[in-house]
Amino acid sequence: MQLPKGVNRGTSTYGLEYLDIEHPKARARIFLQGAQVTEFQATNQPPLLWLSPEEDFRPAKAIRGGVPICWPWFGAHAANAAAPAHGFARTSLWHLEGVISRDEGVTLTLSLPVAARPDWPHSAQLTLTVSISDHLGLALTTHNLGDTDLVLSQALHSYFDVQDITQVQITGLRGCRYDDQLLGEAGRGLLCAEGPLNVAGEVDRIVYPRQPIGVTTPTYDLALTTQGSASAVIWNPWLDKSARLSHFPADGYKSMLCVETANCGADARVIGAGASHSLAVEYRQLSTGKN
Ligand SMILES: O=P(O)(O)OC[C@H]1O[C@H](O)[C@H](O)[C@@H](O)[C@@H]1O
Repeated sequence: MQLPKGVNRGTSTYGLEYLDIEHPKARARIFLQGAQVTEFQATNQPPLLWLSPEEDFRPAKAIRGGVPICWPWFGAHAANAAAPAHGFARTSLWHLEGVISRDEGVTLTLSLPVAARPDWPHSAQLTLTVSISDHLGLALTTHNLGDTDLVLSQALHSYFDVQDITQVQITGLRGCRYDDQLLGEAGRGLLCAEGPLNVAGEVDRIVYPRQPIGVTTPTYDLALTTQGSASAVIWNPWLDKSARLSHFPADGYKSMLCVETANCGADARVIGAGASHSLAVEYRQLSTGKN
């Protein structure tokens, strides 16, 4: 495929192919494995995404950072402990369908045809549209190609570069329900406190927000606009869990925060035979000019 000006192919040391996008509005990098955006920086804004400095981009290994796509299940497989955490889309090789560059930005379309497999007896077509502009947009569509319903849980597992987690506030959660994944069954259906959420220890929550979520960092305020989602995951591993994660530095938790646009927990979806569902998000930064 002939790529437009400003879009170039590259390959990691271990052979993973990526696309680098340079546009007057923003720059970005996207790996074909997992259709994973690993870098995004709008012109005149700080970098949006956290990417582990220990990541070495190997075939069939999940990339730690950017926006992994968790699909077709979020977290552990419901019945099969040997199945990969967060599904297999993030370690599958996607196809680049098209790249369009305009004055407003660059739009990429990637696809993943999925055939039935032992841990997922369905067939589906996945399409991801990535919009690189003064903001980053992702839209993931699942088309059920089979003749039975499929149950889908998924997330756009965005890691944000928040520079200093102690100065971060998460807004938009006032009064909403959440499942505290650290408490198991006992943590289901809790009520978020009034006011913004600060992170001062390990947090792993599925929240069911009733308004848009925002993230305040030392250098930018981030607004998330979502479609097709009634859940989000808020995650920071903090000190102890950091040591157990692959490709994650011991102090990595200090500068990252995941706020994942999702269909998970009570928001998992049933996609009928022949039907489609789209999960979409836009991340818009507003510089605070504080630093
Ligand atoms: O290590 P991973 O498989 O990438 O998962 C990283 C994290 O993803 C989500 O945020 C989950 O809620 C966490 O429980 C999990 O630890």
